[in-house]
Amino acid sequence: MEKNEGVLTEDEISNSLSELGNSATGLAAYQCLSMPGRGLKTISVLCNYIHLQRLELPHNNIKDLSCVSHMPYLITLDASHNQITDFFGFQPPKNLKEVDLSHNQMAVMTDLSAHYSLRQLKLDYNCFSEICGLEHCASLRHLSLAHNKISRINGLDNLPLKNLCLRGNQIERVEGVDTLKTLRVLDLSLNRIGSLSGLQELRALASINLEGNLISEIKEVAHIHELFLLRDLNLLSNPVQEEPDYRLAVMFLLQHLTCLDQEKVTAEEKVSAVNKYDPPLEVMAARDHMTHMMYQLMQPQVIYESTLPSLDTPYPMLVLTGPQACGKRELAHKLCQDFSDFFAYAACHTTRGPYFGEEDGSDYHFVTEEDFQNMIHMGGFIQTVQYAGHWYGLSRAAIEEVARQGLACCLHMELEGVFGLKNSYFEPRYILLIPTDKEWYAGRLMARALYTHPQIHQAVARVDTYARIDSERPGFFDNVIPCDDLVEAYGKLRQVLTEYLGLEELEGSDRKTVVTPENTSTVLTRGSLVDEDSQAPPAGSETGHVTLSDPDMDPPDQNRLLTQLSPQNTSAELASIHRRQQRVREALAGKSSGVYAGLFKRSPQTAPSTLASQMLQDPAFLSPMMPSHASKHHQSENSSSEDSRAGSGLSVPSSAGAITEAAGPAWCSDVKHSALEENLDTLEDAVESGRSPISPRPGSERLSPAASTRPGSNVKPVLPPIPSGRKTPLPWTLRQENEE
Ligand SMILES: Nc1ncnc2c1ncn2[C@@H]1O[C@H](COP(=O)(O)OP(=O)(O)OP(=O)(O)O)[C@@H](O)[C@H]1O
Repeated sequence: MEKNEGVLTEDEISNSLSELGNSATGLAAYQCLSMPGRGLKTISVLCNYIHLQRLELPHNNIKDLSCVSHMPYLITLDASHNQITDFFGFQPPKNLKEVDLSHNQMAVMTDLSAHYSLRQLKLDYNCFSEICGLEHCASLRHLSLAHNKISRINGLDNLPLKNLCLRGNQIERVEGVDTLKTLRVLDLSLNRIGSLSGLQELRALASINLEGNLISEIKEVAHIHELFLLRDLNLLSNPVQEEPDYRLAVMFLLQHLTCLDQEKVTAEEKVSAVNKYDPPLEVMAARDHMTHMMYQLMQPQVIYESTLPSLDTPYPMLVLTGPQACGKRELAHKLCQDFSDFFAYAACHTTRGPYFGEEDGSDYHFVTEEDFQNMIHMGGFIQTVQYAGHWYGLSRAAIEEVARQGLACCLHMELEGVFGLKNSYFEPRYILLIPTDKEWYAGRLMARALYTHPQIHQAVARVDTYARIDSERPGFFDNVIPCDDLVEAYGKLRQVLTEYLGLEELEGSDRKTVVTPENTSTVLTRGSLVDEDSQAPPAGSETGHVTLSDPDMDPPDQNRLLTQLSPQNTSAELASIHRRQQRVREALAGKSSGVYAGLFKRSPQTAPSTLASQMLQDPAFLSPMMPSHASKHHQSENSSSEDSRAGSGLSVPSSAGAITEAAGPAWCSDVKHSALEENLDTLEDAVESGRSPISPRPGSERLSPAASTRPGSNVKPVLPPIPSGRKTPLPWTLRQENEE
């Protein structure tokens, strides 16, 4: 019969009841009625079913829900997919917790303050244009108003919501949500939102869906940067997806994300993001290193003075590091002046212009940006950094220039440079000069009148970075010296250097000495170094006196040393040696361009080690080297390593440092006659046959790296004494020889 169509009957109900149990009144009763998709229109018969706790009537044609007023124990109501127009058209069951009225035809929300138990409310696919009436729903946790006509978010203040869905509305701005302190999941997808501003206060948010909005700039993500609990973000179908490196950029800004745009964030992606946008110093240095290695490899290969392979004695370098303007440059210059027999200053290249008083080639090589880039492409740099908007770089040429003089490099650089050098084949000593008094340091920077306030602020902040690296990585710096007082700092520096060079043992020796620092003494004032000849040596520097042997050494002393160091040769051998030494000196003095000159301008075919060994036999050359004979380090070496040096060091390709090792004190004192002879033969053969004297002899062995490690370290070789044979004897010895 047509008149009953869509009218719910008791028979139908009895077939659909379930969950028999005790009702609130103590009677046994069915608690659940589920009748989805039955074409129901009229359900007034349900007024008699007062014990129902769950009523499910989705996908019907119901317009009137007033029967619910008779169900005081109702907890869950599902009347979705019906034709309801009246919003909550029933008296509130006091325990009603979950209501689904999605897919109906309601347009206006009314006051729900009587529904204080309501926890979950689904009102999707209706016609609401405004959110209201929820102010007193103090239990509401889940609210869904997807696919309505809402254009503004309001009426939600202070609700204890955990989950809010406003998908598919017409919302243009995120607003009215800042009081939702407990909100964990927010769905604002398919709206017209162009900015994430307004979300920054939602600290409990774990998931945000903004798919299909109008967010176009990555910087918008910064608004949610501090939502530390955020794990899931969906920005699919937003214009921002077109931004280059969008995904990495978002991951970098939101490092706690585990899911972006419905895709899991991998650990590799996170690392790439950090490496791209805030690379750690190691990563920057590694990239820099790779660049320079690549460009260097593209150039014709050259064997460098400083880099000839030697496992045990890398080319000696001293790096003073520390924050900008902490005094390291002045100290480096001063050191090179006072230890001029050992060190020379290696000037880096920079694209910044010279400050007043700075000279090209002395403090820096000042070059244009274009020249600097060209040098990079020509493989000219060991490392480069950008600092304060300018490029700085240590060139191979700068090191080579010093190495050719037979000296060690002394240079200064920022932390980034240290990381860079640590990737290279050099193994410098790193001395950190660190201001401990930040106020003084800031004052020093200000006094220079060269830096802006932000630059000063940055430089002062870097003091902490240096301190952190030092504490986090023991051994990263070989020494740390406070530099608030440059006088004291220099004293300590000298002391350290003296120890490195093994010079301290000559203190108090009976040998006549020249104490270089006194002769070129400098008065150091806090913050500056001022040359003042004939002044007393700097305070605190007493222990650091450099004791060099005197070219005017008494003949008996010289004879004693000669006897100690020279094998007993026949008169013919001595004459031959003498002739060759003479030719070496002439080459050194630029008087002849014979084969020896070629040796000094080391070509890939030649090595100075053999030559240096020859010169060892000449007292004139030996004299300036004598201080290093007292090297503590060498004395502590065991005899087997010394033997191995004598037997092999001279014929193995070696760096300038290796020459020094060969010429070093332990070697000198214990050297075997045969080793020297063999070495001389090597040179002679090479000269006569045109064969390279660096070709290893059969059976020769490389030195064990362990042989030259310093006490307390089994990784880094001692800063080798610097070969003085090729530099210092010239003025005195050559003059004397020539006069003869
Ligand atoms: N090749 C390099 N690698 C890394 N850092 C470098 C390099 N060359 C120079 N630096 C450092 O760059 C910083 C800026 O140098 P700059 O000379 O412009 O400033 P400054 O105020 O004169 O500093 P300082 O007195 O310490 O040299 C300094 O700390 C300097 O040591």
